[in-house]
Amino acid sequence: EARIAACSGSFDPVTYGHLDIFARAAQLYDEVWVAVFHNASKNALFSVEERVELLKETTADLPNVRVASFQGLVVDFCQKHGAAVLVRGVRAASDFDYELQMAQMNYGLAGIETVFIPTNPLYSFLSSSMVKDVTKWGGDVSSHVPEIVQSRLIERLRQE
Ligand SMILES: O=C(O)c1ccc2[nH]nc(Br)c2c1
Repeated sequence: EARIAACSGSFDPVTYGHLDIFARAAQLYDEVWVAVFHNASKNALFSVEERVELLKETTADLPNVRVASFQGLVVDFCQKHGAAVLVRGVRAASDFDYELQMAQMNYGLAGIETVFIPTNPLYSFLSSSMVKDVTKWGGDVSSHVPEIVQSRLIERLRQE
């Protein structure tokens, strides 16, 4: 019986912090589904299609990692893909309150367990929103995101 996990987020855009979590989850589970949240409500910089495409390109080296978008409850995504576990990266104690609430809710809703992976300290300050802001004002984010992501960010944020 394959052990399948899901990693959910908006990934607007994917960073090395996310990719580190995916790679480590892919070591722990037979299959990992990266679940891209449509989050139509929040004004994402990249469309869900662009976010899915960047994730597929940047996880191409992980053979047991799949990418798909979803709307609604993450537990429904898990049940659809046979994932019994949600994997979440935790960067700092400040992440934990919200993560704990969501984990308890998701277990209550559908018996989906949550596994927390402490982020590599290298990336514990990293967030997609910071990467967007730094790129917008001319900063170099090449140590925080893959080259393809940086070029899409520049293309999108620096209207010459
Ligand atoms: O990029 C973000 O906003 C973000 C949020 C929450 C997160 N937990 N673990 C990681 Br890696 C991570 C990244």
